[in-house]
Amino acid sequence: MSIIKSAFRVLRFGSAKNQLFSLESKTCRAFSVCNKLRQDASDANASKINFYVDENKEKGYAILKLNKGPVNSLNLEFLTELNIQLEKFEESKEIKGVILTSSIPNIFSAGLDIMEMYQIKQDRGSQFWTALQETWIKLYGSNKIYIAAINGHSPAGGCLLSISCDYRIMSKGPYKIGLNETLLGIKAPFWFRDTMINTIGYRETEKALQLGKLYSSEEALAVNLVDELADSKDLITKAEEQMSKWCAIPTVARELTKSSMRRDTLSKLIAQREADTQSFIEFTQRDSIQKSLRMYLESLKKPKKSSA
Ligand SMILES: CCCCC/C=C/C(=O)SCCNC(=O)CCNC(=O)[C@H](O)C(C)(C)COP(=O)(O)OP(=O)(O)OC[C@H]1O[C@@H](n2cnc3c(N)ncnc32)[C@H](O)[C@@H]1OP(=O)(O)O
Repeated sequence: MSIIKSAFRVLRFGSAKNQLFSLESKTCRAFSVCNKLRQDASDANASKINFYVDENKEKGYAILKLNKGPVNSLNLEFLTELNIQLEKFEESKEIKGVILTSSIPNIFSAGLDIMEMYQIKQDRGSQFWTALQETWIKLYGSNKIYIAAINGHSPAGGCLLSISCDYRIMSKGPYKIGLNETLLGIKAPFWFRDTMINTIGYRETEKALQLGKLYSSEEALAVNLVDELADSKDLITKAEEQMSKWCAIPTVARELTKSSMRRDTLSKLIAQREADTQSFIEFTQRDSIQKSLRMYLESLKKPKKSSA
């Protein structure tokens, strides 16, 4: 129990630290025409800066930088804020595409916040899972062009965000990406699996999911989990180059093609969202799953080996 309390404390402290980091880094950004949009002040969490949006209406795309320290873990509040922003993009007439990245060095996203699954309660768990489904439906089902600029580690839910985009560029470096759920003692949901199959194929997914494989950036490129590698300093430039190429394609034809490719996968979840939520709650409430999550949390908090 004390581990959990201290995790909450550290996560809160991490957010504050990261907020400072973001305020500093804001001045360094070279994006020429940009509007900084903050989330609605009505939300209790709105005072935290959990992501930034740089919009370049002239060029027709935005850069969304995840900024929830320490590791961009996805909890209910963060997902809710993201969903509001994704909806804004979807409704925008000026924005054709979005580059999804992170302002936290070496971390794209650590995936779902494990604290949302540990000692899970029915109400919060349902809201959390519904918000996650919504994020995936909005991202994977978007008419807009999404390019993931993966600047660091991207396990599990972080990988899901990446593979829900249309194109992925990953920083060269000692970073890992993949659906590693089995290593936490849990099974990747069918829609995580299907998105992975659509990206890297059935056989590679079958191996990767059973093994909980976390790919290095080079391995990820070799199996098409990412489309391109870039030096960290060039990551956003490369993503912008790619975005310009995608933006030049006739919009309606591209949108229709995208939706025809993704419709069946999306429909499977949309047809059974409530059942999927209930199954998530029942599964995570099992004693064996709670035990696995506790052990995984403890392993995360062990002193890190220098070679890890
Ligand atoms: C039916 C159910 C299906 C559910 C599907 C599940 C999907 C998921 O996404 S589950 C989450 C899977 N995520 C992971 O396995 C990643 C775990 N994290 C890491 O491997 C590392 O943290 C890292 C590589 C992402 C970053 O490493 P590093 O820079 O060394 O940072 P730390 O490990 O020291 O982490 C800092 C701090 O953050 C805590 N933390 C890390 N990940 C999570 C997380 N996903 N949720 C909650 N908290 C997380 C970590 O414990 C550290 O806390 P303190 O030790 O208290 O500082």
